[in-house]
Amino acid sequence: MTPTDQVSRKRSIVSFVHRGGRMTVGQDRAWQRSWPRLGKQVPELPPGPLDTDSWFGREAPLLLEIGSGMGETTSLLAQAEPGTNYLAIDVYQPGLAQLILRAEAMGLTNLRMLRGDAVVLLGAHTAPGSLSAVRLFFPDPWPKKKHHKRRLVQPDFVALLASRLAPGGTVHMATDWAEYADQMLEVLSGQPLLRNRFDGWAPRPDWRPVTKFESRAQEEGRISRDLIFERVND
Ligand SMILES: C[S@@+](CC[C@H](N)C(=O)[O-])C[C@H]1O[C@@H](n2cnc3c(N)ncnc32)[C@H](O)[C@@H]1O
Repeated sequence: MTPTDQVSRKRSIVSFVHRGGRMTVGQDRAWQRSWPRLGKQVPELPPGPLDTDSWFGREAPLLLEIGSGMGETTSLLAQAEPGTNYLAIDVYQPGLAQLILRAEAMGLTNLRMLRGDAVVLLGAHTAPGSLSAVRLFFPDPWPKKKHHKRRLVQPDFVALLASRLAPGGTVHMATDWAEYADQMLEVLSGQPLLRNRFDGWAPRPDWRPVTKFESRAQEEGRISRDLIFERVND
């Protein structure tokens, strides 16, 4: 059984993976104009690891952001880190189209996008030890107990993710759901290939942009927690 199969067996097959959503006219135009250059569909990738150096046109540390949403944080961080090959993945087409619009407006050259399931990308198209960093900011919290199995952060997913990090590479997660944050801390702490860089929660890095989404959560009394773990040597 492949690592992807192992993770998928635990997660129920949920419709969000095929999430479509209606694009605005502007997003649709951006998609038609720039998706062939900036993006790829995960189900259409050839078997084996994706050759990101060729795609980005240079060799540089490869950073993966899982669940880029509407791309607010993604575009700002890609702009702030021109030395990284910044790869964003999401299943949500209007969000990726919005990210294209942001990337065009900001003139970003170090950003590429994938549409599809991050588990498939990591399991089938990411070489072990190839990622310098993984970011997972505000993943869907699935707050109802009966839906917790749909959460991305589970032991098998974190084992897969850790195996794809280079030694010294980091995984940075953030969530505004206290109980999901506890789950993340427990799962990350239980993965032998990872070491917490901090004693429990990481201080909120000032370079992580405060999005509208996070501001609203704060107003509603949900405080964000960050976790930063590092890949150790085998
Ligand atoms: C709550 S949103 C957060 C978006 C963004 N990170 C932010 O902070 O605003 C979670 C995002 O993760 C995406 N997502 C959920 N499961 C995914 C998966 N298995 N692979 C890729 N993206 C996924 C969703 O489509 C959604 O855009």
